[in-house]
Amino acid sequence: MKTVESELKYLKLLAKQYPSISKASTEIINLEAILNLPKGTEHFITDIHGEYEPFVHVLKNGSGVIKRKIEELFSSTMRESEKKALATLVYYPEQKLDLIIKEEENIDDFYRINIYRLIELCKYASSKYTRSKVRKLLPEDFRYIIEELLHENIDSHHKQNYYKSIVESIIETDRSKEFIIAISKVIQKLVVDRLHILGDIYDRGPRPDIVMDTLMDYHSVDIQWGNHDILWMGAASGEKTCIANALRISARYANLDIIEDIYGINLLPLATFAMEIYKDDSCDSFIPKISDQDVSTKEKSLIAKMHKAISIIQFKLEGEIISRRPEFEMKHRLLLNNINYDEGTINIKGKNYKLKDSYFPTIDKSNPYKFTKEEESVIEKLVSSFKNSEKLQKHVSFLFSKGSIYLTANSNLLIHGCVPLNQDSSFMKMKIQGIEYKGKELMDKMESVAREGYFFKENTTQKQFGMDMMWYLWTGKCSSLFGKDDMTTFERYFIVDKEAHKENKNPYFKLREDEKMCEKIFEEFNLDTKDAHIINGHVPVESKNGESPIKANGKILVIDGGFSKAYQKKTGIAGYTLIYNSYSLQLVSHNPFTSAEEAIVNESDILSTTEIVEHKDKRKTVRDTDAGKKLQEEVNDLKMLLLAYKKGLIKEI
Ligand SMILES: O=P(O)(O)OC[C@H]1O[C@](O)(COP(=O)(O)O)[C@@H](O)[C@@H]1O
Ligand SMILES: [Mn+2]
Repeated sequence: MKTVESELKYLKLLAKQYPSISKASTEIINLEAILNLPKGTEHFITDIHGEYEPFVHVLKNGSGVIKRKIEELFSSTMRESEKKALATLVYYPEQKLDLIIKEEENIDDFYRINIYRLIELCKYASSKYTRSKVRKLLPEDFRYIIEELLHENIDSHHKQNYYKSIVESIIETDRSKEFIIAISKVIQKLVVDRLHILGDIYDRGPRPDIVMDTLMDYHSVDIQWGNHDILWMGAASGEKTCIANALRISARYANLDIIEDIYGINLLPLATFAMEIYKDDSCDSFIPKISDQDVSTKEKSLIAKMHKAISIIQFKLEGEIISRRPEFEMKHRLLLNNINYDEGTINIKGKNYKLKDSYFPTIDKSNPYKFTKEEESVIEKLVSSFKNSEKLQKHVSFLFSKGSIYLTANSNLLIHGCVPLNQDSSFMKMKIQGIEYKGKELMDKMESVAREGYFFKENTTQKQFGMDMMWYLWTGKCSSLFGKDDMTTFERYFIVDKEAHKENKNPYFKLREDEKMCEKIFEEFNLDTKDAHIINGHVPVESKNGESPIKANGKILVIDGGFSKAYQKKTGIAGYTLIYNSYSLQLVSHNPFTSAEEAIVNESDILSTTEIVEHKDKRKTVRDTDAGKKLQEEVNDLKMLLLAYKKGLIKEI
C-alpha cells in the first residue's frame, strides 16, 4: 500500500514537469527517438606521461576517425592529396589557414570549396546525434549559421539559393577563417562522444600541464587515476612524501622547469641546499635521463645534486609514513636502517650489496631517519609552495572531479593498473581503519579515503590519513594503480645488481590472461559477463616482442603502448588508443609522431594501424548504453504518468 502511495507522490512530482497528457507523450516520443540513435563513439587513451604533442594530435584526429569519415564521404570525389589536406585543416585549422593564406592565389575560391566540404563533413559527423545535442556543441558566434547549414537540404531546389547565400556572405564579410576554425572544432568534437583517460597524465614527459588544460577544455571526459596522477594529487594536498617523489621524478627527467615556470613552485631552497651539501659530489647516479644536447653540463650537474638531495629526503619521509601506518605493511621498505655506513653496504632480504654511492652527508648513522634542520626547512617551504600553486590546485581539483580509481562505462571496466589479486585468484584483502576490504569494495574505500585527503579540513586525522592513502596508492602492494609488490627506488639508485631492482607484478597480470578470471572480475563489478571488457593501461605492451594488447580472448585490452618516449624502445610503437563506436571495438596502434609543425606543413598524420577487436552483429544504439538505460527508466516513469492521467489518478493542469 505504502509503495503505491509513494509511487503516486513521485508521479505527482513528475506531473509538475509534464503537466498534461500531450506534454508527457511528446517527451516519451523524444526519448524513444534518442534511444534509437546509434551509440556515440568512445575514445580511450592512456599513459600520456606529459607527451602533449602526440596526445593533442590523437585527440584532434580522433585516432583516425576523422580520416575515416573523410574517406567514406569523399572517396569518389576527392583525390588522396585533397583528403589529406582537408584532414589537416580539420585538425589544425588556425595554423593551416595561416600557411594557406600566405600561399594561395585565389583565397576566396579556397574558402568556398572548403566551407562546402566542411559543412558536408560536419553534417555527416553529426548525423548520430539529436539536434539539441549538436546545438550544445556549437560555438556561440556561429551557432545559428551552422545550425541552418547542417539542417538545410542542399539538394532541395528551393533551399539551394538560401544555402549558397549564407556561404557567400561568410566569404564576403571576411569571416571565412573564423568560420572554418569554428566548424573544424565542431567536427573534432562530434567524432568523439566521450573521452576516457586511463591514467598517468603526469611524469617523465615535458608538459603534463598542457595535457591537463586540453582535458579541461574537452567537451566530455572522464579519468581513471594512474599512480603518477595520484602522486601529484597527494603532492597538491600537501603530503610531503608525494611532494618529494614528484620532485624526484621531475629531476630524474630534467623537468624541473615546469615545476617552477608553470606551477610557480619555488625550487630555490632545494637548489641552494643541494649545492651546498653536494658541493664536491658529482652525484653520478642522479644525472638526469636526457639526451646530451638538451641541457648544459652545468645545469645537469645542478639537477643531479637536487635529484640526490630530494631522493634522500624522500627516503627519510617514507620512514615517517611507514612507521605512522603499520596497516600499510611496509616496514621492510625502511632501508636506511639496513645500511652499514662504515662499509658502504646494505642488507636487503638477507643479501648484502655494495652501495654504488655511499656519500650521505645528511644522514646521522645512529639515527638515519632524522632530518637535518636544513632539510626540514626545505620540506616546509615546498609543502607551502605546492599547496599554494593556483595552477596545480586547478588541475588537481579537475582530476578529483572527473576522475576515479575505476569506472564502469557501457559494460566495460576501466582501470589504470589492476584489480589486486592473490596467487590463488582470490581478491587481495587490506584492513583499513580496522575493517577488511577486498575487490570492488577495497577500491571504493580507497577512493573515498583519498578524497578526504584532499577535501577535508587541514590538521584533521581524516585528512592526514587520506593523504597517506594517496601515497599508498602510489606505491603500496594493494593499490590497483600501482599493482606491484614493492617500488625499488632506493635499489635503482644505489645498487648495481639488477636482481635487487626487481619489482614483482601483482598476480593479476598473469591471471588476467584467463577468460574465467575476467568473468569473475566482471561479476565483482556487476557487469554483464557476455558483453564486458577490462581496459587497462600502466604496463607497456611489448608488441615488438610479440606481446598482444588483446588478451583473454578479447575480454581484456591493454592499451599502454608507450606515448612516453622513454618507453618506446620497449614497445616498438608510440602508443595504442581504443575506439568503441556503434559497430565495433577498434584498437589503433600509432607510429611515432614527429611534431605538430611537421603534421601541419607536410600534412603528415601519425601513421596508424587499426585492428577490429570485436564487431557487433547488430549496430549498438543509445538504448544499449548506460545513458540509454537511464533514459529507458524515464520513459517507463512517463508511461506510468500517462496511465495515471488516463485513470484520473492525477489531473492534467
Ligand atoms: O622508468 P623509471 O623512471 O626508472 O621509473 C621506474 C619506476 O616507475 C614505475 O614503473 C612506475 O611507473 P609506471 O606507472 O609508469 O610503470 C615503478 O614501478 C618503477 O620503480
Ligand atoms: Mn602507471
